[in-house]
Amino acid sequence: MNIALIGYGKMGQIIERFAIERGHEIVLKISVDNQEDLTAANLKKADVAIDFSTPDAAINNIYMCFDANVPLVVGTTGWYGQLQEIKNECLSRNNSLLYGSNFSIGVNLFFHINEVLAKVMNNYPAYDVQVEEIHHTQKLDSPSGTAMTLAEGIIEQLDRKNEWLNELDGSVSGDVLKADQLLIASERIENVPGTHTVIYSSEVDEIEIKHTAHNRAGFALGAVVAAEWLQHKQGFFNIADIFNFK
Ligand SMILES: NC(=O)C1=CN([C@@H]2O[C@H](COP(=O)(O)OP(=O)(O)OC[C@H]3O[C@@H](n4cnc5c(N)ncnc54)[C@H](OP(=O)(O)O)[C@@H]3O)[C@@H](O)[C@H]2O)C=CC1
Ligand SMILES: O=C(O)C1=N[C@H](C(=O)O)C[C@H](O)C1
Repeated sequence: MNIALIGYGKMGQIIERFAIERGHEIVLKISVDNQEDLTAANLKKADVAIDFSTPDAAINNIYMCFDANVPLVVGTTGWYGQLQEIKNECLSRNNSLLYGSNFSIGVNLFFHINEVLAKVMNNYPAYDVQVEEIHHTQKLDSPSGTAMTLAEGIIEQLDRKNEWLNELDGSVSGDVLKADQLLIASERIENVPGTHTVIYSSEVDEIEIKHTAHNRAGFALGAVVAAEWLQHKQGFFNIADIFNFK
């Protein structure tokens, strides 16, 4: 399979390694320096494109791939405010896109466990819940996409929470939070690849589930597997469509 890598930073470079190990060829690599090479003609050399760029760049990159009619895997986070628009465009133009806030198997298992736990906790109103995420200091978006997916899973399953609110490095005081709001507390610490915790806390005890990424390999391998899965499909997909934990 010929792959175009849009974004050749921390993730793009590890994805290249896994792609080559799995017998694929990288035919295009785009970063800030050579953005002008992101053309329909160059994209058409690829069977699939993989975008791990920046929140600001993602939407334009998606439209470039739609115009070139190249299936696209989007790992970039921080653009989900435009998710519905992109979904509509993808489906009306008969393009292919798969996105995911986190491509690692471990986190996708964690997403499933989180939803099961939230459903159970409907019967235990003494517990309040919050999500915590820690990432490296270069991260541009907050909260992390993974934390948003966890929060949305809780809101979907737990009747007493209706929306999430984010605080970065302790910016929201506890008094501001309404009972039906779910706090996502974000922290930025040098060199942390990604740690997510869901905490249910009562006056007498606490239940925690936690995922710690030791490195970025799980995300990168998952992105290559997603690209292999998407290559001959048409439609709008999420990484959850690949895994079947239900
Ligand atoms: N879904 C998942 O599993 C995961 C998602 N992510 C997400 O992936 C994204 C990238 O993460 P990471 O690799 O750590 O970030 P980096 O900052 O290391 O890399 C980003 C890359 O994007 C490039 N870039 C910037 N602007 C553009 C543009 N307009 N067009 C094309 N490329 C551009 C940068 O170029 P230059 O080097 O020249 O600055 C850089 O190569 C983030 O949104 C992050 O949250 C990260 C890990 C896992
Ligand atoms: O920016 C990162 O590094 C990561 N971003 C993703 C996110 O926003 O959830 C996934 C992973 O946690 C690493």
